[in-house]
Amino acid sequence: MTQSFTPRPLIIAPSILASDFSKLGEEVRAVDQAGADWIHLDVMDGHFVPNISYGPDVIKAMRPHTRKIFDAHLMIAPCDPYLEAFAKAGCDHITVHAEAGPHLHRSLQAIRALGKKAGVSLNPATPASAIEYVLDLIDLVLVMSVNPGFGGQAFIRSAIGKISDVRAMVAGRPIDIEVDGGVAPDVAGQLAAAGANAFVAGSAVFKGGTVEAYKTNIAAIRHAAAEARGEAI
Ligand SMILES: O=C(CO)[C@H](O)[C@H](O)COP(=O)(O)O
Repeated sequence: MTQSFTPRPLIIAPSILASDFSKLGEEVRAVDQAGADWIHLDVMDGHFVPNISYGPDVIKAMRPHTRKIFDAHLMIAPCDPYLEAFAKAGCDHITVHAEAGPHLHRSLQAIRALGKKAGVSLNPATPASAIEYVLDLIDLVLVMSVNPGFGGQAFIRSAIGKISDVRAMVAGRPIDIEVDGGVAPDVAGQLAAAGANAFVAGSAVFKGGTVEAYKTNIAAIRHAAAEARGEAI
C-alpha cells in the first residue's frame, strides 16, 4: 500500500548573523516584513566553533521586534547549562550539534522539557546515522552545508546527498529538514528536491541592505525551492 504524508511547509529562515549588528531590532523587523518565515539565530562560543557571535541577552533584546519563530542554532559546547537561558530568551526552536556532546539524548530531552522544539545539527563530516537513536526526540534536523562558524562560505555539495539520507530516515515523521550554509537560489532547487524544506540564508538574504532587497532575495530562494517541490507560489 502506498502511504502519503503531508509535506513539511517551505520555510525561509534568514540568518541574523549576516545582518547589521548595529541595528539588530530594525533588521529583525525588516526580514519579518520581507517575508521571512523563521528568524535563524546563530550562537557561537569561540570553543565549539572558531568565532563568537551573541548569546541569550541579545536574543531577548531582539524578541519584541517580531512574532516570527526564533530558530536558535547553538554552536556551543557544552550546551546543556545554557538551554534554559535560551528558552527564557524567547527561542522557539533550540538546535544543538550532534558533535557538541557529551549527551545528545539528554540535551534533546531537556529542550523538550522546556516546552521547545528540539533540533539536531550535523557538521559536514558527520553522517546522517548520528540521529538514528534520537529520532523520537527531534522536531528538526539541521544539515550544515558549510563548516560552522562563519557566514559567507562556499556551499559544500555533499550536503545534498546527506539531506536525501536524512529524508529517508525521518520519512513519515513530522520533522523539518533544514539546510544552512552557502544557501542561495542557485542551489535551493537541488536542496528542495533532495528533501530539505527549511532554508537558512545569511549573505543571500541580507545583500542589498533594504527591506525591498530582502524581499527580492527571500522570494528568489522561495521560488527556486517551490519550483523543485512542484508548488506554485
Ligand atoms: O550557521 C552559520 C554559520 O555557522 C550560518 O547560519 C550560515 O553560514 C549562513 O550564512 P551564509 O548564508 O552567508 O552562508
